[in-house]
Amino acid sequence: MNKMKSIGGPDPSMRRPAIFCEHLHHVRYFTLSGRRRSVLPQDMSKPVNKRLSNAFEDTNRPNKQFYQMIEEFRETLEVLPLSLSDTVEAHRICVCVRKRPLNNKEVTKNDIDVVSIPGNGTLLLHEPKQKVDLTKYLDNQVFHFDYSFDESSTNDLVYRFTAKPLVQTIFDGGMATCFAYGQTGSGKTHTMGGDFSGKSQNSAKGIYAMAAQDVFALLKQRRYSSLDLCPYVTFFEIYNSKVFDLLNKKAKLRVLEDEKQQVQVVGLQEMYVSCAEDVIKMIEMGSACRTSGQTSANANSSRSHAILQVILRRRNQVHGKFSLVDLAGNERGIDVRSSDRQTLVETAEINRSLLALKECIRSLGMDSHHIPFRMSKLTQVLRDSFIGENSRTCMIAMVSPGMSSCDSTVNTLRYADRYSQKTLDATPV
Ligand SMILES: Nc1ncnc2c1ncn2[C@@H]1O[C@H](COP(=O)(O)OP(=O)(O)OP(=O)(O)O)[C@@H](O)[C@H]1O
Repeated sequence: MNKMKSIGGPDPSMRRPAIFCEHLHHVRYFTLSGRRRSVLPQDMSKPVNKRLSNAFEDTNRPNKQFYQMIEEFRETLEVLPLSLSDTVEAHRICVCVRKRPLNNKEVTKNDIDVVSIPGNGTLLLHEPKQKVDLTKYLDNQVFHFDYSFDESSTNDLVYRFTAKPLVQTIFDGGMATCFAYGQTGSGKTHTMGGDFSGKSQNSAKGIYAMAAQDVFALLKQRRYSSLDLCPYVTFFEIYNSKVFDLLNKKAKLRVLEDEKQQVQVVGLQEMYVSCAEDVIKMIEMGSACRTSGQTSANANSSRSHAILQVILRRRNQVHGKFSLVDLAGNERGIDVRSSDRQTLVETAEINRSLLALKECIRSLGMDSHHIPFRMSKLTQVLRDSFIGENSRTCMIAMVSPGMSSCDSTVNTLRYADRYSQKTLDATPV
């Protein structure tokens, strides 16, 4: 975890975390916006303190200079991590980022951590670069989101600021959608479906299960018990534009649009659930069915979008619907170059649906009358999520911290950045 250090600044009321950048002969103070370049000070070939000295005992460590520059940069950061007691703000479209810890494979390969989360929704990417004269430097890029979760954040913390506020929406008769987006192996399934111990997943510790628990807690409240709401669950996946029912032996389903433009997934099993444990059993059953393939990044890569829906019905009509979506990995062509044709086709299809998703959420954010939901099967089945004044969406962008994932991380951050309200506000209609 980042070393915490408070350095204060000239304006204590400033909301953005501050970077205090100390070079050899000058001291500069600036707020986190845009990008900054770091170069290795001349005396940095010598260890700057005991902690760094220990880390550099192995003189053959790859990217040692970059590691030093990043650590030096972190020493100057004011870190304000999110905590469970912080206030949750209401957003119609909430965009967050979560960084996972370096995994064993990355540690073994001496990969270095190039992502810093100072807090307050900020993420810093220290992108290692080299000039033509071979001087190494960092391109420090700053991204702002509604919330940023560092590698020590638990699923409970992430849930509290992302999906939890959306549970109320479905009781108020609205549509709520929470997406987990990111490179393969970045932590989407860990976040949505629950953390792993070896090959088995602890489904009770994922956002799916936590949302289900809150739905049942609210159903018991007197103000809702009189509404006679009945909870149902569906769980399906979209793989290569085809829809499969994860609660019915992966039966292949057809998606049709009726004359009122209502999208129907024909034959999808909608299971009545009487408690959160029922939902957890269904999550376990459905997760075991998911289509997995193999890419160089993750041996058990999910190549499908998985959608768990908690539906509240009142007198058989849909009252509210919460869609929780574990998106397929957003790897680029280059990440799958060693794989076969099927993987390349899958990748193209995944990217097409992610582009469609981006367009639909942007339209929602701009209150546009035209929602291009027919662009992909994913957006077609989620059509309800993009219409109506009472639709709320949360996107959790997952990033892997390693230098080896830097290009994919930039890709993910730029994708998520396009959703942020600031970006939407700045986009001409
Ligand atoms: N925040 C985290 N803390 C600890 N371990 C994590 C975290 N996020 C992910 N991991 C671990 O990283 C590995 C990959 O995570 P996961 O399977 O969730 O990735 P993914 O994004 O769903 O990948 P794919 O798209 O290929 O399914 C798993 O072993 C998981 O336990």
